[in-house]
Amino acid sequence: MVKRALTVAGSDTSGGAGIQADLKVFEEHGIFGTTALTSIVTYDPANELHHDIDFVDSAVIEKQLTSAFALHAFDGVKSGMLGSTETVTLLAAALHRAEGVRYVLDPVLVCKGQGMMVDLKQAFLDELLPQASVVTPNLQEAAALVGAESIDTVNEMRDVARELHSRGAKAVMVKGGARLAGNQAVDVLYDGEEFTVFTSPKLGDLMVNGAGCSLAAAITSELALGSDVRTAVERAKAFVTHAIAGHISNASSVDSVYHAAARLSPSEDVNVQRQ
Ligand SMILES: Nc1ncnc2c1ncn2[C@@H]1O[C@H](COP(=O)(O)OP(=O)(O)O)[C@@H](O)[C@H]1O
Ligand SMILES: Cc1ncc(COP(=O)(O)O)c(C=O)c1O
Repeated sequence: MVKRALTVAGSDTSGGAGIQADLKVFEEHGIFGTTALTSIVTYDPANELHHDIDFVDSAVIEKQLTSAFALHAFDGVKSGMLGSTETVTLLAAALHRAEGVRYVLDPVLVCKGQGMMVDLKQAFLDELLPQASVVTPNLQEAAALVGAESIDTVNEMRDVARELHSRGAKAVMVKGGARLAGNQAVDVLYDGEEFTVFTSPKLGDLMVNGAGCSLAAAITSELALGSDVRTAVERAKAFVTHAIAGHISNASSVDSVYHAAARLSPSEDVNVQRQ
């Protein structure tokens, strides 16, 4: 039977991140995807292509969530850019009603090439973390969530993973990515019992738009297909590393991941190891 997933996220008009990324990744995994749109990100040519974010009215977000859950029994739900505490509360309520659904929380607080966005960290901690099968903060988001100045080492990634697990997430994946120093892209997974460290050779220090969204969408897809969390994360990391290797340029300073790369142009440099 075809598996179904919902993404609750923003539109990234550049096509690399956001709801565009999520739907493409679902499709690559054979998942039937649907959406609840929270915001629209555009790029202003009069201002060096900086992001501009327009938020969808919360009554319209509520209607989309009601529709989506009335139409489908989801095998996975993913959230990305939520934009307001009202939206967090609406999603939390919908997840409560869909009791037990696998839910991947990408706690989007930063966009590459852009600073910190609306501060949703308390709402994430209080309302969404306790419902998450997996939460996937990058280093900046992890630091913001626990009130740390910065996270710079794998040991600090372990500590923050443990702390976020104690706040209610069933599993925590802290992404070192291009931000962690060194020649490896290191991610730490903690499921409350075991730490697993995933590494793969870093593909340059360049940050690529859509890496985090695509990773979380790939984890959601793998969970929907029945993988356990560790396998889901390992496969998703390999999938997104191919997508980073196949990155495409645009007129902004940040390239986009290419979501079909694992299938159409896999890279020989992708070698995900787990310890
Ligand atoms: N330059 C890179 N080379 C290889 N893997 C990377 C690179 N940048 C990010 N990754 C990986 O991509 C995934 C998403 O990470 P990241 O880009 O840090 O997320 P976000 O988009 O939330 O900031 C992680 O598995 C990370 O390790
Ligand atoms: C709508 C939307 N969601 C999420 C993100 C975060 O993207 P990334 O996967 O690069 O962290 C962005 C960044 O451009 C975005 O525009």
